[in-house]
Amino acid sequence: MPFYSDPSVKYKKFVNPVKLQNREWPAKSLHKTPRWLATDLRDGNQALPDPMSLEEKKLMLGKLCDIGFKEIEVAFPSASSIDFQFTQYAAKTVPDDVYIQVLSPCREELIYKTIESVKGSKNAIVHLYLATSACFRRVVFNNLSQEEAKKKAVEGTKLVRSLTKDNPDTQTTNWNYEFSPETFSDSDPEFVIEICEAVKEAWEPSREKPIIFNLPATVEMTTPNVYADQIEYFCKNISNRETACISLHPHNDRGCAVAAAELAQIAGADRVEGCLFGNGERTGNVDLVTLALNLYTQGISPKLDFHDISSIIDVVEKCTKLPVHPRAPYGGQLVVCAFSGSHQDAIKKGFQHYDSQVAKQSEGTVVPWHLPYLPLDPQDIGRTYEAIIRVNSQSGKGGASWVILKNMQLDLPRGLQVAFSKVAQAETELVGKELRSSQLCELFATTYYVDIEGRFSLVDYEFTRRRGLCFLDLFLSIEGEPQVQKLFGEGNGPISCFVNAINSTLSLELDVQDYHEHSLGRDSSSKAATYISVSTTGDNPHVQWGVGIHENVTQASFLSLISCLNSLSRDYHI
Ligand SMILES: CC(=O)SCCNC(=O)CCNC(=O)[C@H](O)C(C)(C)COP(=O)(O)OP(=O)(O)OC[C@H]1O[C@@H](n2cnc3c(N)ncnc32)[C@H](O)[C@@H]1OP(=O)(O)O
Ligand SMILES: CC(C)C(=O)C(=O)O
Ligand SMILES: [Mg+2]
Repeated sequence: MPFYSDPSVKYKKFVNPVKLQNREWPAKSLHKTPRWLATDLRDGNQALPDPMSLEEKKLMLGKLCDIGFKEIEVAFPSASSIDFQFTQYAAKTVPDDVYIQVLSPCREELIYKTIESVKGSKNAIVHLYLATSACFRRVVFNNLSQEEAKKKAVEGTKLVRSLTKDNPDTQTTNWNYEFSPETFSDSDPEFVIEICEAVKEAWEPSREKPIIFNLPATVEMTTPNVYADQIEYFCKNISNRETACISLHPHNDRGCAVAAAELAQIAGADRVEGCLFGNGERTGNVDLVTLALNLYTQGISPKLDFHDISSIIDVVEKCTKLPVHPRAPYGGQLVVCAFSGSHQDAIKKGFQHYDSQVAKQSEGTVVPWHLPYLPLDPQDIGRTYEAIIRVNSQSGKGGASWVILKNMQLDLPRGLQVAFSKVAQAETELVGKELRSSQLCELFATTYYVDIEGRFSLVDYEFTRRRGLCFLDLFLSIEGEPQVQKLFGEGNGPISCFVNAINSTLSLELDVQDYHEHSLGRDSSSKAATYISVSTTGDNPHVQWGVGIHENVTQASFLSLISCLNSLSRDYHI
């Protein structure tokens, strides 16, 4: 079968069925938290190759309650004995403020079974669906007319009513009702209003207990603006709007479910049905994690708790047996990781800037978050800063030095950052993959630390200062020499004494290029970290950095210089 050069022969453009006068939604924005319904245990579950076991369903239900969902579609009770049993379990165990929702087609025997399963619950929502689109009525229901569809929906609703809110034997349950004109997004908008009016009349909702009209994009047909139009049209044309809760149920066939849900809320919807991380039929239901955290990052509380997103991912992956994509918005393992140099540089500077702003504020004041490349503070969802920056062949100096800072508390001077990034680059190219933090730290230590094996090691020293001049007796163990060598140097400070001692004894011409130090802690017993670069002279001078750490800053400097000597000896045979 060819991939058509002219697809218009096979695929017809979806024409917006709504003629909306004075369209209002484009001028509005999202400003409130919707009612959420999690359908992981129904729509999500029915789309899995291996539906959840009873134990998995229990685990998922517990997690959904912990997150804070107050409406949870727990099953399609007439589908299987697991669904039926689980609904009975959920009916008895969910917290008092949680509504459990159950789905049934408009088929009498299945409605009986569905309502049977939910008996004894404190709050229940019985949910019936019937497809309204011309395509489904023609193809699936064998030319079911609009009138016949309406009759079916009304009969189903009346049956639910008689078994629930009108049934004197079941009054311990707070009964609610939801009707979904399935395939809403592909349906004639006038007919949807007509069938919903008939269902509403049959149910007789009140302002206090509205009926839920769930308007699904069962299949996402076109761009999200059209769904928003369809929702605005419905909201404006359904009678007694205050007695109806308008619910969305977007699927993600075109990859726009989140956008569709957001625009449709702006267009007037009150409630959203979806699944964690977008599980669900085909490309999935709308992803509730993304919707909720999109609100959160606009400063609106989603009233759902994602502070420990990893534990949520664990449960989702265990129950669905599907991995959460590493690039899933917010939750994916890689979404708070930067590998590329420019991103790392910007993130590192972003944190430095943010920390300096925080330091200026009085305690308890929150500094607004606006960091390059990070729309959300990873800590808000339980991610650590340490893992944000990872180093591979695409990385730059900022990335490698961030890892060293976060893992070794060493704040490398710029020159050493540049030098180390070349070392890291060579290593990542050699191994052909990312360097883990521990590997990078080891690479840093073996390249710049004194406590690696080398030709020189510091045995002792005596440093004195007399009348503005400094003198150093330096005791080194030098590979190949039978005993400890005593060197002597003069200078205007310990470092120059050391270098002069080395230069005169070994006939070298080393120059100190750069020196930095900082303490590695806040108290007086903290260690000092020193960073020194020395250069060789001659036609092909080479600059070598060394790092030393010691309680005594002079000794830390000497250790840095020993490290430089060992590296130069190893690489340049000085
Ligand atoms: C968009 C959605 O997600 S809808 C929810 C879908 N979820 C599920 O289907 C999961 C659970 N389903 C099941 O376990 C089974 O399909 C059952 C138990 C509901 C029904 O099983 P069966 O009786 O074997 O019916 P089957 O699944 O083959 O076919 C569907 C039948 O229901 C009819 N039907 C489909 N939707 C509806 C509806 N909303 N209301 C009334 N009848 C419907 C079809 O027209 C078809 O009838 P037909 O056999 O006369 O042509
Ligand atoms: C049952 C309905 C609401 C559904 O899942 C859909 O249309 O996608
Ligand atoms: Mg669905």
